[in-house]
Amino acid sequence: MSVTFRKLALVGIGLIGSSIALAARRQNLVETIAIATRRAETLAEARALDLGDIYTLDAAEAVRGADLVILCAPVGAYGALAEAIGPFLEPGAIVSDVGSVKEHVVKVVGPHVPEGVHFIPGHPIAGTEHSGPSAGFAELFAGRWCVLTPGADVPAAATARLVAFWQAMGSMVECMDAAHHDMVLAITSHIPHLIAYNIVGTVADLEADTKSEVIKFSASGFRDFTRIAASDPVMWRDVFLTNRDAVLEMLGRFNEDLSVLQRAVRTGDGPALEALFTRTRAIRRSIISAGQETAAPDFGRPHEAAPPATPLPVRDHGGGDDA
Ligand SMILES: NC(=O)C1=CN([C@@H]2O[C@H](COP(=O)(O)OP(=O)(O)OC[C@H]3O[C@@H](n4cnc5c(N)ncnc54)[C@H](O)[C@@H]3O)[C@@H](O)[C@H]2O)C=CC1
Ligand SMILES: O=C(O)C(=O)Cc1ccc(O)cc1
Repeated sequence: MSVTFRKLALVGIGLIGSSIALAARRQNLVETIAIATRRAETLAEARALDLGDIYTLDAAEAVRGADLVILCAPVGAYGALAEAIGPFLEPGAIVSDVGSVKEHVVKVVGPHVPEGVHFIPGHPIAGTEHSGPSAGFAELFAGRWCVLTPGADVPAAATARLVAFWQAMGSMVECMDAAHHDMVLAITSHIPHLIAYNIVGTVADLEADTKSEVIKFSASGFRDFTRIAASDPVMWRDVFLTNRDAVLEMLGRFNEDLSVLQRAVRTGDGPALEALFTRTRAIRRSIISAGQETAAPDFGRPHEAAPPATPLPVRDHGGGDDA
């Protein structure tokens, strides 16, 4: 099936929006790309990066005549954006998004999507801790999952068209129910970010001399948390404000398990600790075999050249007859 769209409108052009623009252009999936942002500075940055063909501060103008519209802003902005673009959506167009939560998106965007426009929420499970238009790259979605949550009323042909679009950008696509998505992502993405923000926050609150020691001697465990905790504050604020129930449900389980672990440490229960650490190792191995992580040690951190080897002392063998 052809996956060419006449006009793609990207509303919001940060890490994800710019990566879609670059990937869609590279794979020749769209004729025209229209970009709308809220701030003139971001629009100027997108223009300087040559990410699209039409640049505007008016989301309604960007979506006029578009057959594919993708909201790429923080989810807290979606309700107002949907209200602004709703009356200007073309009959037959597909409206999608990339937000990290899905039930909230269905609730705040759905009512503004007119009859005859196909609303298919989406979420590429791919990203980095960087944000803004210059953070994007065309390979971001390669080998990564993209979840779509089409409602029952969406024609299969429209969903198939959007599936093909994501596949052409390198993604593997799975359709599921929005509530299920939110529960799964709460534990695989949202709680890990909350834990990272918390542990790095604990360090940030330490007295100055202890803090500088932590930074100086930061082992890979803490370092990995700081990468996640450097993610965009507004985007993550919105995730926790809009996926509250699923996050609280998973946080409850997490706290129960943490109490069990705390007890094992307090009572010196070695077998319990070892049993858990053995089970968790197996989970990491299965993520590596699923192609979602590399087994390379210290992933993402190039090793500096090792210092030159110390020459061995020259030994006198005495004879010299082995030349
Ligand atoms: N960062 C990540 O790793 C991932 C993010 N997502 C989702 O993608 C969406 C965008 O995230 P990023 O591209 O990372 O964010 P970003 O911070 O890089 O870019 C967001 C862009 O949205 C626009 N924007 C911000 N506030 C706006 C408003 N009130 N009205 C209109 N436009 C506004 C701006 O153009 C801004 O550049 C979010 O909903 C996030 O949940 C999904 C997968 C991964
Ligand atoms: O950079 C990381 O570790 C991520 O977890 C990227 C990410 C962030 C948010 C999403 O909704 C999906 C993927």
